[in-house]
Amino acid sequence: MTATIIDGKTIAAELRGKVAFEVAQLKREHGVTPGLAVVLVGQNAASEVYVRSKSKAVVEAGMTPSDHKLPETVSEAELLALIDKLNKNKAVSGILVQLPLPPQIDPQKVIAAIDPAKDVDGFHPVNVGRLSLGLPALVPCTPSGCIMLAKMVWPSLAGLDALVIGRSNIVGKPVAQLLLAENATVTVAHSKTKDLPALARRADLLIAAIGKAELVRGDWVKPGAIVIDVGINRVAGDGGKSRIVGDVAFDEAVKVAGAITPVPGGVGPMTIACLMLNTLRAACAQNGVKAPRL
Ligand SMILES: Nc1nc(=O)c2c([nH]1)NC[C@@H]1CN(c3ccc(C(=O)N[C@@H](CCC(=O)O)C(=O)O)cc3)C=[N+]21
Repeated sequence: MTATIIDGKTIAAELRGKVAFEVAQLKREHGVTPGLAVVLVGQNAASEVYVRSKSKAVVEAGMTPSDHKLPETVSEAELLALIDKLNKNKAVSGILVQLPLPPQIDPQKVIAAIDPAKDVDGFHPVNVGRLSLGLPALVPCTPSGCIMLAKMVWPSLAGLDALVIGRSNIVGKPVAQLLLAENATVTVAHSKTKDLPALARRADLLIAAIGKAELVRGDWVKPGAIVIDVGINRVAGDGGKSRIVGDVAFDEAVKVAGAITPVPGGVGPMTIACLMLNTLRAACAQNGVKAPRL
């Protein structure tokens, strides 16, 4: 038996299509066009690729992009001044400051400066707190995408033994909160966890978000489990070219799992689609419009 491959690319395209439909309606009925501001500090080839694909998705969804490129040497004060301007700009529904930031800038200070209502990354302490309290919040995009992909193959996660490998503020912790909200039984593993392979073999749902290329081997996977691979690791490929692999050894895991996401074409595209959804939701909330159920 070989696993169902969860096609994140197609599922993300469908979600972006639904967002575009709702954006058109929001414009028609309320005269509101959502806008997303993306702030990129410095020149990082990978970050520039992400920022470009975000802007493209924003335009395709009928929303207004505004890209802000700041030099690597920009001061924290200058970045905070830009955020203040974006917070006050009514045409800007969502603000995303691309991470990581250069060392002279404290990312927590920057995140805390974003208006929580415009925090489409869901990284502001207000949104983090609201998520953990089970209150409506802007939820981080990659974690939302993981849950949506898992539910495509297993609509109720209630009672599943879920293992999250990785405890970052960006993925591990928020995805654990979302899994709890889905009534899964959640374990969060990390670099100090004892006997990770044995723990992994007990998981009905395994979410790998540690950023270590192909750490999760085929024999770590419980037969029939759902495997969601958040990793994006660039490794040396054939002929001196680099290629992208996940945190899961796909070729091994696909033989054991019930369903698995590929890299690329899994969680990554869902991250962008969920960012579009968050921007739409933020625009609705800022304009007193009931957000669509998507
Ligand atoms: N404030 C902030 N928010 C973020 O959400 C954020 C960030 N900073 N910093 C960088 C990471 C990375 N990230 C990705 C988004 C989409 C893909 C994506 O679409 N990947 C495709 C293509 C991969 C490729 O070919 O490069 C895929 O997996 O199929 C990947 C990675 C968002 N991030």
